[in-house]
Amino acid sequence: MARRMMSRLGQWSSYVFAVDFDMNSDPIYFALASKHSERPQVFRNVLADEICYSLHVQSDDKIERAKFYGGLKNKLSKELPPECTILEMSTFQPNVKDSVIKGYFLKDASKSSATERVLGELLRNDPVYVCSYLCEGEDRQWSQHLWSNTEDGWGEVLEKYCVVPAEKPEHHPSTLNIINYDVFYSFEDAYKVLQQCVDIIPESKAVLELVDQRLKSKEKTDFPVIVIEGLDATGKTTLTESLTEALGATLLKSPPQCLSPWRARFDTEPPLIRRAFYALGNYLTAGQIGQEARQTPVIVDRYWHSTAAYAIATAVGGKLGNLPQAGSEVYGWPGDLLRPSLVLMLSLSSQERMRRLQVRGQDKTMEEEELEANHLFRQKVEEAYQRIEGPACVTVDASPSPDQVLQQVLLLIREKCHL
Ligand SMILES: Nc1ncnc2c1ncn2[C@@H]1O[C@H](COP(=O)(O)OP(=O)(O)OP(=O)(O)O)[C@@H](O)[C@H]1O
Ligand SMILES: Nc1ccn([C@@H]2O[C@H](COP(=O)(O)O)[C@@H](O)[C@H]2O)c(=O)n1
Repeated sequence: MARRMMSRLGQWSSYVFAVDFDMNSDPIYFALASKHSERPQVFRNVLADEICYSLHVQSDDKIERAKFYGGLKNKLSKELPPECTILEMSTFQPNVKDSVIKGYFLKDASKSSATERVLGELLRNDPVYVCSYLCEGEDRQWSQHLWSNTEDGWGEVLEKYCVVPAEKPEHHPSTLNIINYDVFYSFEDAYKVLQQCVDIIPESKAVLELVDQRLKSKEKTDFPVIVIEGLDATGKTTLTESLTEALGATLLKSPPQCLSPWRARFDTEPPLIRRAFYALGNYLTAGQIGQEARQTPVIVDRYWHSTAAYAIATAVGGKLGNLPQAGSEVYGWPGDLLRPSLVLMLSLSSQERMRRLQVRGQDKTMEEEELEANHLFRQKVEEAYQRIEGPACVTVDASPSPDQVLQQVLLLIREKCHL
């Protein structure tokens, strides 16, 4: 967003700010105005005497914005005093797609000059907008000051606005920028992201070369294609292996083996780039499926449902209820991606899943708090899985023994795919 826009209330007034003070509650929504409203003070139960700031990335380039935003959190966590709380913040036009500008809101109880020093350095060197928030006057109302950046860091206050309460929008702000930021609905859209990364992530070139050589798949396959989905440790590997043997099928995975050398690298990237990598992985796997399904049934360990469900669940902040409603376009299948014959999602209680993870020797050291946060995340992944369409997934109870799960799944395959 251009600086001009930020400094003119006429245009800026259509934007709402959302700060996530508590993951389990709605964000606090506020807007900017030329005078204070009669309504109760915006930050009434969440701020006391703290000094507050907000930061927004100032760039029209999507990749630059994503890279800088991801790195900014680490930089702030490392450099700010520990008494400074970093909260996620979005600035957006209510219910307008692609209107979100992500930022951070800082609640600074440190009473030290360290915060101003860090922010001054950011203002001097980096593409950020910095605002400070003050609670003033007898009626203790909040104002926002937008700072200019000069070579010395903090320049002057460009604009001063009154902070006024705003209505809760119909759609949670984190749902507005999912398309083409977190989930890609065509090969071309995902490909473009990696193309734009070639200079900053040299590994992108190798991935694009592989993708350029991918096999093209027909819309219809000769043999059935069965995808097995589910959270980690629900038994996908165990089931896909036994199914492959029982059906004389071919086993494939998404992302495919040929992307393994670069997966860890792309896992460190911000969602925009990481998700584009996984999206391209599905097109590579689709090419392999098309080839193999000429001769045998094909079993696939994770595919589009995993890519979309994890991306949506990660992008959507807070409660389960913040997910886009069932039937939303974000749950649609990409028009150019091979559709499987059947998608089965293995479902397990979180206790049994944790037990299996522990038997496997992972996740033993999770803190209570992290577990709770992960619980919410897992609920969102499962719900997103169930809302994805074209084909929708069929839920399978994965709690019985491996052989019972296999028999149950074989019955379903015979019924739905006539195998
Ligand atoms: N039906 C089952 N009953 C009990 N234990 C099972 C069952 N299926 C798999 N397991 C065990 O649970 C653990 C996780 O299984 P598996 O590796 O197949 O899951 P996964 O979904 O492929 O996991 P990930 O996605 O993390 O790779 C393994 O130790 C496996 O032996
Ligand atoms: N088709 C896929 C497959 C995986 N992902 C992402 O990978 C993570 C889970 O993979 P595991 O190998 O650890 O089971 C998860 O974070 C997914 O986001 C994907 O996006 N698409």
